[in-house]
Amino acid sequence: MTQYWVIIPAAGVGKRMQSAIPKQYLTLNQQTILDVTIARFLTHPSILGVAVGVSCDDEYWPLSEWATHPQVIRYDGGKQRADTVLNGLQVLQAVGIDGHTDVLVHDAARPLISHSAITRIVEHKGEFGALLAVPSKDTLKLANDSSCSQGTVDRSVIWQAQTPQKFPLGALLEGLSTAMEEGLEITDESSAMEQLGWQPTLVEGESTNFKITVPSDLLVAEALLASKAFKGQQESE
Ligand SMILES: Nc1ccn([C@@H]2O[C@H](COP(=O)(O)OP(=O)(O)OP(=O)(O)O)[C@@H](O)[C@H]2O)c(=O)n1
Ligand SMILES: C[C@](O)(CO)[C@H](O)COP(=O)(O)O
Repeated sequence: MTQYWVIIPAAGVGKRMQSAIPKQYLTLNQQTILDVTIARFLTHPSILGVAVGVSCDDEYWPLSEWATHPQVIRYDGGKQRADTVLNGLQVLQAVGIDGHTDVLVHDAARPLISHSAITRIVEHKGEFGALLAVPSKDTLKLANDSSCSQGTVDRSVIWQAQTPQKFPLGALLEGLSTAMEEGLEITDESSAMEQLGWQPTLVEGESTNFKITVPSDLLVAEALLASKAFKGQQESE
């Protein structure tokens, strides 16, 4: 069975969460969001290890239950998420991962990823990479600067990108480096690869794989983890 390394960008400050500490260190059922995310991957049979990018002055990481685990590499993140991902790619290259080897990138702030979704992305075979994504369920509006609707977007062609996103290590290094050198604002790996003309496959994600971004997201995540139905679904995987 092919096994994969996962880069987990966890060097953000969580401004939108408005919390006293970086949101990846807030707790869900007595575990930090970051530790929950790492556990989801290291308990999946297709995952070889994780490289966790944290802020260079992060004082919380040493308290992680994974801080000394042999399958976990801690490295310094960067100013933007793309910098943190790029640093992680360079770390994996430095430890000998071949440039043709696919790697996954998954936000630390998406702790409720299911094993079945991880399986879908690792089992996807295609030459242009892949990412989890969900088709828009709502009607979408174009807004002007005064938050007034300027029209409605055809939602049949709109998908919301999630993570993991999967690309060959060398190609992703090239895509991210090129896009950043050109000053493009890169908010996910697939947007960098699209600049190289890649057309990554959108693999079915799940609404429970949402990114914990604002305070209400934490309430939803806690409610899901407390629900027997969700727990049963995760344990039955
Ligand atoms: N310089 C950065 C910025 C973000 N991230 C990570 O990228 C993921 C998604 O980013 P986001 O949800 O935007 O996290 P923050 O940047 O922390 O949030 P905010 O934009 O509200 O500050 C998070 O796991 C975050 O820790 C990172 O590794 N390095
Ligand atoms: C990578 C991502 O989660 C895909 O939707 C998203 O782009 C991250 O954006 P953020 O502003 O860094 O949270």
